[in-house]
Amino acid sequence: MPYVHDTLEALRRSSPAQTEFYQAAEEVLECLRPLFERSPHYLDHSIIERIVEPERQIMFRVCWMDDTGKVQVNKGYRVQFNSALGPYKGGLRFHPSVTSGTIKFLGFEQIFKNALTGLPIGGGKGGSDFDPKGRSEGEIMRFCQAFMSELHRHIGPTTDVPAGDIGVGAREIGFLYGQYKRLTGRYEGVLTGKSLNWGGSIGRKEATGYGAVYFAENMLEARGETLEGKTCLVSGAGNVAIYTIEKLYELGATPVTCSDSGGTLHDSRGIDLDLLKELKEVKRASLEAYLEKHPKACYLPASDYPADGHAVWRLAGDVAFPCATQNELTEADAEALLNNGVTCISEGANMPSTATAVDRFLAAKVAYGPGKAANAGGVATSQLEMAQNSSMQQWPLEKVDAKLKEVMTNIHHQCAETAAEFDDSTNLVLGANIAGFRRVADAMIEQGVV
Ligand SMILES: NC(=O)C1=CN([C@@H]2O[C@H](COP(=O)(O)OP(=O)(O)OC[C@H]3O[C@@H](n4cnc5c(N)ncnc54)[C@H](O)[C@@H]3O)[C@@H](O)[C@H]2O)C=CC1
Ligand SMILES: O=C(O)CCC(=O)C(=O)O
Repeated sequence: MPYVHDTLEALRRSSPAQTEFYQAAEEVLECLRPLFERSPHYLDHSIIERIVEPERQIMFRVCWMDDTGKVQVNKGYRVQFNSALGPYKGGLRFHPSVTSGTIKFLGFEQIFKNALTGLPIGGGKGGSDFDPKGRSEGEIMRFCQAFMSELHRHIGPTTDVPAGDIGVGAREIGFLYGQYKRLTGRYEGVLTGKSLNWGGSIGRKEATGYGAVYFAENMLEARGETLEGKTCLVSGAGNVAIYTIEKLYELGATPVTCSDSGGTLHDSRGIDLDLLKELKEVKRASLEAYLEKHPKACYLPASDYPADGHAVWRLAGDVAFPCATQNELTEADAEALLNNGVTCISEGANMPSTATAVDRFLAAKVAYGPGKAANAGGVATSQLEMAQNSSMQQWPLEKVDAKLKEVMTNIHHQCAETAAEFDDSTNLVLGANIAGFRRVADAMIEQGVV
């Protein structure tokens, strides 16, 4: 089928240098080949050409003053990718590596992820190349206010509802919300991931990590196994990694690693979760400080990582949870994981495995849960936050957690069923992409050419 090649070529011409976006698009388009053979009407409606093109992309200048009185300038982005299923929904990332291509790949993944949740949310993403590292609280607040000064005119509780991602947690959501309220005079559910005492949902902070663990549980259960007693490798030390680790302990597993941009920590007795939370959620310190309390743990600085990958994936374990960032797990890492006995990988991060690493996992037929399925618990719980905001309610933890579990089980079920329907029953990448695409594409056809 020439359309995959042609579409990717057209993307490369029209959107130069967006390599992460091409990677995400290629994976989806390749997976859709068998669907189009059975259901060519999707091609007749030009769904492919339409779905790879964002409905709207907003790029703006963000000027703010640092603590020395110097004016700083950053780039701001919001990609409103697809609204066939509901208002645009997706996080904001503040990290110096952010480009328009990064936001586009994240927004594209978000379309299919949000569709898999079964909830009424479209796909979007935003962010900035602002680097929060080393910035004072006042600088972070002024940056957030400047960012929202432009963004506020493009978002709203029934149009586009941003949330957090890398570098954007409850503190930043608070500053962004305050500025939105000041500019619009409205107190409404325009952001999710808010603090619990002014509109946030209980369980949202934990949801992405917990969801990735529930997804692993589902994959293991399908193979007659559980997480109990398993040694787990986790990367990252932020929101997703911390609550992955918390849920692993609750289910009787032992998470022995975590990592940040400075290096990898390995504690064979199990990561001290209270200390990790204190270091990362309170002090915002480097992981290296963990050694002050646990001198027997090992810390490997990033400068000593293998040239072809990441130290965290070279350790022995049973289950792996990449929870840091895109392309953090290479083909050589995948090979090392498989050689070291890992039989299950559940992605808390977005697109953490390179395309060739994914090929390795699929060829080995291990339980592999791609990010757009395994980390959908965060956005699903954001939608629960929207539902609570619009009905002026706050649900108890039991209700939110039960719904999160149900969503994750349904996503696993859809991915596995769709993979089996297309005669590749262990391939949850195929299942996730086809199941997510079908829901969006059917809605687009029903809504006409818009
Ligand atoms: N926060 C959420 O609800 C959701 C997050 N995700 C994804 O999970 C991943 C982690 O996000 P959060 O935990 O929210 O962010 P965070 O900002 O709380 O933590 C990110 C972690 O990854 C590390 N990291 C980031 N960039 C890195 C790099 N270039 N090299 C090495 N380490 C790096 C940071 O040091 C930090 O430990 C991202 O891929 C994000 O898109 C996916 C779904 C929802
Ligand atoms: O909670 C949300 O709206 C978005 C979460 C997110 O950015 C993601 O799923 O990657």
